Amino acid sequence: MAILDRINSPRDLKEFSMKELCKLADEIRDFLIENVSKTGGHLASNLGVVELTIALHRIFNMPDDRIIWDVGHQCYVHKILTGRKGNFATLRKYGGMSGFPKPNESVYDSFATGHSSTSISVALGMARARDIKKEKYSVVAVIGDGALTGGMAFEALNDAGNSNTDLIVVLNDNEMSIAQNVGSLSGYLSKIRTEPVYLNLRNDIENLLKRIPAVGNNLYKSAERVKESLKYLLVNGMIFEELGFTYLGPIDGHDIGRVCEVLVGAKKRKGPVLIHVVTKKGKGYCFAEAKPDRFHGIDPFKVETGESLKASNLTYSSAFGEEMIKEGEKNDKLVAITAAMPDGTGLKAFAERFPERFFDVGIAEQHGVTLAAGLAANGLKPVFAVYSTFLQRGYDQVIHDICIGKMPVTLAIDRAGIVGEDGETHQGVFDISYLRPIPNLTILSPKDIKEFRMMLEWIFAFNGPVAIRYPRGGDSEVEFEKYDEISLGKWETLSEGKDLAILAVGKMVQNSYKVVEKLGAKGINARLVNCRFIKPLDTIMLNNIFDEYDIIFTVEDNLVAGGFGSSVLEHASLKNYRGRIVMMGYPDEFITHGSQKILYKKYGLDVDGIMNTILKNI
Ligand SMILES: Cc1ncc(C[n+]2csc(CCOP(=O)(O)OP(=O)(O)O)c2C)c(N)n1
Ligand SMILES: CC(=O)[C@@H](O)[C@H](O)COP(=O)(O)O
Ligand SMILES: [Mg+2]
Repeated sequence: MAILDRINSPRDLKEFSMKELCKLADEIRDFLIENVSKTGGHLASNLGVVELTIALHRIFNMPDDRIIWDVGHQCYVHKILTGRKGNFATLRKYGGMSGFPKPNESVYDSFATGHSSTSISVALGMARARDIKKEKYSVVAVIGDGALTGGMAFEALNDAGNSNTDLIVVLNDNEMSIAQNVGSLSGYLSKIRTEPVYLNLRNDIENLLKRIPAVGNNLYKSAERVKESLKYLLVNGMIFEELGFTYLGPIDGHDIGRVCEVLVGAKKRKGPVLIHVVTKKGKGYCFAEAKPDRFHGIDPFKVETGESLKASNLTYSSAFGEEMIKEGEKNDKLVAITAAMPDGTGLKAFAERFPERFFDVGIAEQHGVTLAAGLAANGLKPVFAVYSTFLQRGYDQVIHDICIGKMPVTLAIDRAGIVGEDGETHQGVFDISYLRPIPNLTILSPKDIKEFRMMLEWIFAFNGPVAIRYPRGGDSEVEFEKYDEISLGKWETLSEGKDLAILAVGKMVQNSYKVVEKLGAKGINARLVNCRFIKPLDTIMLNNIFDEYDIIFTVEDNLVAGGFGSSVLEHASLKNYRGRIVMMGYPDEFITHGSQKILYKKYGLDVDGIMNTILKNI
């Protein structure tokens, strides 16, 4: 019988020999490859933490002890070991198992994650609560070297290191973020990896120093000084030591026995401890080892060849990358920024073509925004390509550093709207609501990729803060007949009709276009407006629409609260509009995981849903 099938609870791991645990690691890898090849998901990171996760569950007693997975995309092995092996066929599917830790899914998921660099703050909070309540359990944060580039992680290290709180941080160092990891800390880690001074030596030194008799104040002080100097010379991870952590490592994260040994030692130590574990992203699957970035988050694929089973179509991200290169050739002031997403945002080719004009700042969206402001302040034309959900991290910076000073920064907001399988932590459904109130900011959204390219060209010539939001993936099969020239604050009427008006934004214009055809077949004539500028509104056209129609529908891939429809309502109130405005968008709830198609349907934003809402209301 497979060892994997003999595990009913993570506590069962304590019964197995090291040899059996190694066999278990192999079985888990086969299981992961087999299952993720069918469902898609975050494969490479999980293959890298198989032994580490087994060791954590062998040494700690969950759910009493707490493990917080930073980002959480590497929690699949943890899910397998905590009774959810049978749910993998439903991974990331609507109604199925989430790809991230979810306390409402299992008591073994101590905290929900999804965005990077939060784990040390959470762990410190939990540890402080434990101490105040005089409870006894261990708290462990598992954070990757990529996640460690995020400002929050530094803030938490700074606080935890000074706190004397018992807390373990496991730094999983695989030299990779999604792409190659960046920054000077990453360089420092790689130096430790390549010039390691082993843990045993550290213990020997500590033991030796303890034996120096503490007679007299002066001798004690000298001993302390010697100790500090020796530490500088001989102990790895001095940065962490200086921050107040006991640093243990680097250790081979694929050696279960060794990891267990160090975890046991860490558990006994007082105060904050950081264990530096070195792993290989994609370990055990040759294609993922060779291209860990491609297998970071992967669509279903063929196990034998590693080839993707999804047809590749033109995406907004790839069109963005193409337009950036075209503009980069013409304008040497154009610079591009990413926060650790060169591939996802389509900027990889730009980075290769113009390395001196490309900045990967690590998982540091706040810094990315303000870096862009600085570049703009000194005469460059920065474009920060960032997912809608991650721009939430840089909100204050958009207001404070870009918009107050009217810096000509472009926020290229990818993955706006429903992203699908990543679920509630990643849906890009807030950006219209959080950006719309900011003075001086112009916000656009294209009806399709062709218009997206036109808008980018317009933006490249525009001098001011601008945000353009566009969805994950590509277009549906809608062929528009017209593309008016882009002009600041001007909307585009795509069909004329006297019975009702539909004001649609972004990709929702495509669904609305099909709705207009269907309504026409029923003898209902609708005017469809492509509201290209979310801000400023085309108030001239909107005032006309108020004059001509008794009922107006707004459609957007964003929350209703504070969204585009709300801005139409605000203007209607100003103009004392007497008709009805029906808003379509997402309700006041977090949107779960599932395919974009299913979620559009669920929230009435697919063609049938929009059609039904209109028919119900006229
Ligand atoms: C705030 C934020 N920005 C960007 C991301 C996208 N993202 C998810 S995982 C990841 C890389 C994480 O690297 P690391 O922590 O080293 O984990 P690994 O996959 O290497 O195990 C990035 C950039 C995110 N989840 N959160
Ligand atoms: C875990 C995480 O935050 C990223 O890996 C994210 O899942 C990437 O999303 P895309 O697949 O849309 O690039
Ligand atoms: Mg990493």
